[in-house]
Amino acid sequence: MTPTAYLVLSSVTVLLLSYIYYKLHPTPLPSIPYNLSAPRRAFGDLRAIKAQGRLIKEPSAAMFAVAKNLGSPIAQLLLTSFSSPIIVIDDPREVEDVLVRRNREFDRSPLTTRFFQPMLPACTIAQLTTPALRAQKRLWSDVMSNDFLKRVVAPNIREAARELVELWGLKAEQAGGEQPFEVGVDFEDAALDAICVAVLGLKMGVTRGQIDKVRGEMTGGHDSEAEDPFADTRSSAAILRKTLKYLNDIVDAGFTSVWPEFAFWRIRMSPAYRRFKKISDNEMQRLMAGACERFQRLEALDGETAGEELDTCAMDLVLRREIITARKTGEVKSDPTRDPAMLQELLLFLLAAAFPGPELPSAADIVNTDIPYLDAVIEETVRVVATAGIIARITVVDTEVLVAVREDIRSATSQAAQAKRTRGGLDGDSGHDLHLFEPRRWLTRDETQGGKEVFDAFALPALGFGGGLRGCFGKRLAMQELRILIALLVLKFEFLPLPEKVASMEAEEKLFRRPKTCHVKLRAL
Ligand code: HEM
Repeated sequence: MTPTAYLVLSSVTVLLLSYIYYKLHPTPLPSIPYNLSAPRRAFGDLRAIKAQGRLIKEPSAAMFAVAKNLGSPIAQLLLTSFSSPIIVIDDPREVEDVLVRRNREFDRSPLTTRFFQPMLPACTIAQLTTPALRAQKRLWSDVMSNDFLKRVVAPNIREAARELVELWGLKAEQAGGEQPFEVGVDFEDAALDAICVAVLGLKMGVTRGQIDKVRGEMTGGHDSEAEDPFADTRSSAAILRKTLKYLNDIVDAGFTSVWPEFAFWRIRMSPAYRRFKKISDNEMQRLMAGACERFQRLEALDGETAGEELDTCAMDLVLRREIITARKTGEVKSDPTRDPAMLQELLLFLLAAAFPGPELPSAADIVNTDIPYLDAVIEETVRVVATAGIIARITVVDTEVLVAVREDIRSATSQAAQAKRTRGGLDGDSGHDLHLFEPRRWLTRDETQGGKEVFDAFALPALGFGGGLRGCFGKRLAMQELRILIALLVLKFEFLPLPEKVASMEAEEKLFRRPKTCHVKLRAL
């Protein structure tokens, strides 16, 4: 290389590196508060957010900490000049307004879609809103209809909950009512059992397997050689669990790495992931094939009758709709498990008012009986646990969000929504001590019904399931599942105070925020 060529190459390299270094310093947007020292650092707030996220195991809390440190309900997170600006809004009223009433201005954000793209690029949550996405949502819409949820899904959830009661009964007996035991996995198993029957018509038998195991341990007679009727479906369950593990790893990499795309790429390229992806794809195909076969058998039985009556799982509905469409178109401090007054009030309401008699209530009893306090417990649970640490949106047009202390400065839609909250919303009684678990904030007296206590779904902005066009698709199902599980568990067990070391409400965040520890100490009733 000639000296001149060497000089030119060195100069270009230095210029390029200087340009990249310069662009690693973020440029703030005007008029939105930010950490004043961030623009002076390469990667701005990024490294501090990632480090804090790793430390507290709650990456989204680390993002909100920037706003909290500034004492502002809105703040910009400054990363680099290569990345789009990120603005955090810590104001439930405006967040609700953006999610529910401003769907034309905002869409699902790549901040969260990218977590699902490596594993599930074609699923709803991984996509921006397009005509194809709308059609995909329409295809699945019947699955969340009230009729289907009550007629088909509720009995399946109730059966899964009944098995969970059986399992906990055995575990409580094993623990002699003295020792707390871990139940986080039991909830997952029960949910898996319920959802698999409801969606695929497939009995997984995961909780049944645990019951057999505990019973075997208690009698010393567990026969590992005995034929396991659920062996096949349990391997499906294992694959589903491993899929969730990979999704969690991807989210973890996205939250903790300063260059998430590279971290995702490394996971995608690893031989272990590629091997597993093949297994998981094959398994999904196998399950879908089974569901289609079932549906065809039902169709054959159907004859001249209305097909919907025969639908016994979500796939039947989806497949039926597909056919019809084709034909037509060619910071939580309190701990509810330590509050005896609350637990006993719930128990009393359930026992005395709703489900008299010694038998467990049927699914229909549970979903059809009006129990305002149970509704309030469920709503408050969803609010306090905040399963999703952040709800992310991207702007699709130039717009403004008016986060303000003065009412008249807020957007017209936000003001109108507040005017409808006759009890003052966040500024009224329901908005006190929001760090506490207090179901009564969702209850009010209805004077038109002689002062009867009723559930007020609009007491506060409810953001646990996001909202609007891109809000949670499974909300109704999840609420029904919570209702049935809470009702049966509270009816069958007394929840005793937990020892200090396992009585924590701390959470860690991966795909979902989940408790760091999930123990119960029970006495069977
Ligand atoms: C307690 C249980 C659940 C909670 C707290 C929850 C919460 C959420 C949240 C916060 C979102 C993002 C919403 C947004 O961006 O506005 C979401 C999206 C979604 N959820 Fe759930 N969810 C739950 C259960 C379920 C279940 C059982 C299903 C399916 C049967 C489901 C299916 C979905 C889907 C498909 C989306 C994406 C919707 C879209 O992108 O348009 N969820 N969920």
